[in-house]
Amino acid sequence: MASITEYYAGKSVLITGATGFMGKVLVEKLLWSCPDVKALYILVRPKAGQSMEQRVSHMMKCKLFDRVREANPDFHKKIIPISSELTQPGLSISPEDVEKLSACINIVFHCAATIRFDEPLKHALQLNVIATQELLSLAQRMHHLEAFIHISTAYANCNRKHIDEVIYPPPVEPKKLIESLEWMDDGIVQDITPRLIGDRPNTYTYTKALAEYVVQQEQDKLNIGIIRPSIVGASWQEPFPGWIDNFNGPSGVFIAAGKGILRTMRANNDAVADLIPVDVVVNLTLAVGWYTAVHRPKTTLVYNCTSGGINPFHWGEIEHHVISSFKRNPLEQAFRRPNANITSNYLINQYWILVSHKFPALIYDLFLRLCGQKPQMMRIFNRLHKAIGLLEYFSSQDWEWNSDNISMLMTGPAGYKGAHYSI
Ligand SMILES: CCCCCCCCCCCCCCCCCC(=O)SCCNC(=O)CCNC(=O)[C@H](O)C(C)(C)COP(=O)(O)OP(=O)(O)OC[C@H]1O[C@@H](n2cnc3c(N)ncnc32)[C@H](O)[C@@H]1OP(=O)(O)O
Ligand SMILES: NC(=O)C1=CN([C@@H]2O[C@H](COP(=O)(O)OP(=O)(O)OC[C@H]3O[C@@H](n4cnc5c(N)ncnc54)[C@H](OP(=O)(O)O)[C@@H]3O)[C@@H](O)[C@H]2O)C=CC1
Repeated sequence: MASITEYYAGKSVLITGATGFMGKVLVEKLLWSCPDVKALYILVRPKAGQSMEQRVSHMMKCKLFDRVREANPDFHKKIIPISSELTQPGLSISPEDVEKLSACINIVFHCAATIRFDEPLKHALQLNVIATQELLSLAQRMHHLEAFIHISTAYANCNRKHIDEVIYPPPVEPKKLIESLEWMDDGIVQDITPRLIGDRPNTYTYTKALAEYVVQQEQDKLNIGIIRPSIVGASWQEPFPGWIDNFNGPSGVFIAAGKGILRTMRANNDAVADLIPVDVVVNLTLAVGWYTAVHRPKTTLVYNCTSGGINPFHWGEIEHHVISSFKRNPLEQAFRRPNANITSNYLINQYWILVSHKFPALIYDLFLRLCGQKPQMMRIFNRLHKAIGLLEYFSSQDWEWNSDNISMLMTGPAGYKGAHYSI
């Protein structure tokens, strides 16, 4: 049986979301560990005044690609950008590109999504569900497709306490929801969103749950694997320890604490902080691609890519490590000396927000005004409070994820022993 590296040799891979946090690490790891991969087709849109080509060339200059660049200065030749705006009909891929992709792609990794917790429902639905449907239709036109790997989230079913590696019935039939929202204006959709999402905390988890169902519907036609990472953080080992390029999830909170801005946050000290390094998720993704293509499981397998069941770490411990490491390695231009506490008590948290956030911000802004400068601290705190308000749901409770399929992959007859792809 082909090893993972052998499997990818000569294959053409399609990746969505390759310019994102996880997508970039996936591209790098494929190029590094599977140097004989034939080509990586990446769907990219122009953004922020940069053309698709400019964005890709900028991305390849990133430090993340240093080891690949050193091993093969021509590595960029394997990356083939395809212009695509996923929210447009047909993913706005040109007919020539559709033909090209249909003729050559062997494996699809679908990473693109909106991960914003406050995304309006229509947009979250458009990107996370409708674009996924469109990509599945495109995949069905691919003559040599061996596997379609969808990246979901461990929190797609966060309205449950125990989460198995199965696709749960969707909160609503996606097709019906898409049809109903089509004629509603944004104001009406905003009004009914809380009713629709029900016991889920945001449109992100809601639409990711719908997307899983949409993907599963195609299991008779495609060879599918679904990966559900928990809270994806900085790299553990590869391409070097600690790589991260965003403030999503807890990383923004850590930086705010390191800068001495964040002093208090509501979280449960004893709840498991289910963090998972991005390189572990990417290793699993490549292993699942290989397993799905080579073993062709009869039904869609779901992989809960979580750490809490194996190596639990708690928010209380995180607080200790974050603060002590910023004390040892202080950040430049900190507002105050780092010292943050987490509490599960709402009133205590409100008290400290007043005393340690709002009051110092007020004084500092007054000082700025007196110096003839624009006040800014209160604005920063308001944004921080909005962000942590959206995160508290996840730091205040525990979930239990079953991870039998991951164990099967690592130790079962598949013989995946993790060499070069530690998970
Ligand atoms: C020592 C104490 C230790 C305590 C530990 C406790 C930590 C608990 C954390 C729990 C995390 C749980 C995450 C759950 C993950 C689910 C995983 C996933 O599936 S999917 C992945 C999970 N998905 C996500 O994590 C998405 C979450 N993020 C969002 O939905 C949006 O960014 C937003 C609504 C928070 C702000 O929107 P909006 O106002 O339109 O503006 P922008 O977006 O443009 O950002 C504005 C400013 O805010 C900044 N900033 C951003 N994020 C954070 C942050 N986390 N924090 C702080 N700051 C943050 C940002 O840098 C920027 O600053 P600046 O550059 O202007 O100075
Ligand atoms: N980060 C995390 O903690 C977790 C993430 N996940 C899942 O992992 C996947 C990747 O997440 P992550 O890398 O963190 O997210 P990022 O936000 O970093 O990346 C999202 C990617 O999707 C692309 N994208 C977004 N909108 C469009 C669009 N309209 N057209 C074309 N491309 C678009 C982005 O492209 P562009 O650069 O052009 O914006 C980017 O490449 C997602 O499916 C997410 O749900 C799951 C669990 C946790």
